[in-house]
Amino acid sequence: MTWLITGGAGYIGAHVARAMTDAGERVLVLDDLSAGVPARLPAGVPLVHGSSLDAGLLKRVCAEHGVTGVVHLAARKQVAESVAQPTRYYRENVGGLTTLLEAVAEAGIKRFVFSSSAAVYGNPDVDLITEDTPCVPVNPYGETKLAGEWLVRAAGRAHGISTVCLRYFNVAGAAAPELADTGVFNIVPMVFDRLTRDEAPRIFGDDYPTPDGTCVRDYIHVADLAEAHLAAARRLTEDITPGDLTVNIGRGEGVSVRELITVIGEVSGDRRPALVEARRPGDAPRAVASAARAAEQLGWTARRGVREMIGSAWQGWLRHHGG
Ligand SMILES: O=c1ccn([C@@H]2O[C@H](COP(=O)(O)OP(=O)(O)O[C@H]3O[C@H](CO)[C@@H](O)[C@H](O)[C@H]3O)[C@@H](O)[C@H]2O)c(=O)[nH]1
Repeated sequence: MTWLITGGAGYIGAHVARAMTDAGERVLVLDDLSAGVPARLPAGVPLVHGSSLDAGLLKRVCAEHGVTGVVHLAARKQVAESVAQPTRYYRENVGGLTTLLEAVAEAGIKRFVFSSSAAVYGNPDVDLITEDTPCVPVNPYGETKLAGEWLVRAAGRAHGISTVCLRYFNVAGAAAPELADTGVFNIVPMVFDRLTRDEAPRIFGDDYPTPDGTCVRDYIHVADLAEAHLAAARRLTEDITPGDLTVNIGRGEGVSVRELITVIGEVSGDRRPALVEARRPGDAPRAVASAARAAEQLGWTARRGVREMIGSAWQGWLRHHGG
């Protein structure tokens, strides 16, 4: 097998590239470097600088490198930006996937892993979200991920491609400091950023119907998430029967904003009390995965806990932002 990882120089993609390389898989990376960093790639992994919207490039890459499977992560991923720029999100996320699937079908590639998101579910009022929980995305980002899943399954059926869609919950942590997330768009780096500026962490609402009133999420270590991609790739390699599989990638354990901020205080040594602010529009009170299907179908279960996530993320933060 030769696996093409699109978006493989990004935060999650580079972890996937490392996990697959460490496991002995042959990989190459396509990345437009809009957010990716070449230095994140393991030694010896070829990097093609380009976009999944470039049909000619995709065709050449698949042929020249003898690609036999694709792990597609390249996408835009910021919810607020998707609300402000919906056409860009549809063009890049759905358009890029369309172009890529056409190249995959033309090259006769039979294995495809798609990076989806818990954002496809919207705000369901359930204790544990299973893969059968209705998908009602509440922003254009989530819509493009749901439309992407439909497209992946339909193209799989039409062209005999075996597909896996991985619905990531809240990703955090780093396998090594140099692989850490450098963006400040999610709670962990947002709280680190506040502490670095000598400001108190902020809690967006403590009047939710949850045990401590703050929102509950399912945080997953990026190294565990990377191993889930490897498990998906291995399953597709072993089972050549065309079919589709959609799985949640989470720990199945809820952690509240307040609990998370407490762990950040312990890890960083900065335990100043958080400020409670107004709710952030669009936030669901609770989003926790049922992790059962991933265990059954991929033989994969997360191994790393919240403390390890926060500890590794903090080491990465100090490396990139000083401290
Ligand atoms: O300074 C902060 C930052 C965040 N929050 C809260 O922390 C929780 C988590 O927020 P965030 O890290 O922004 O993640 P989500 O809003 O849950 O969304 C993430 O997780 C989704 C999947 O579950 C993905 O679709 C999104 O792309 C990804 O940003 C939310 O309740 C926020 O209100 C705070 O209270 N204070």
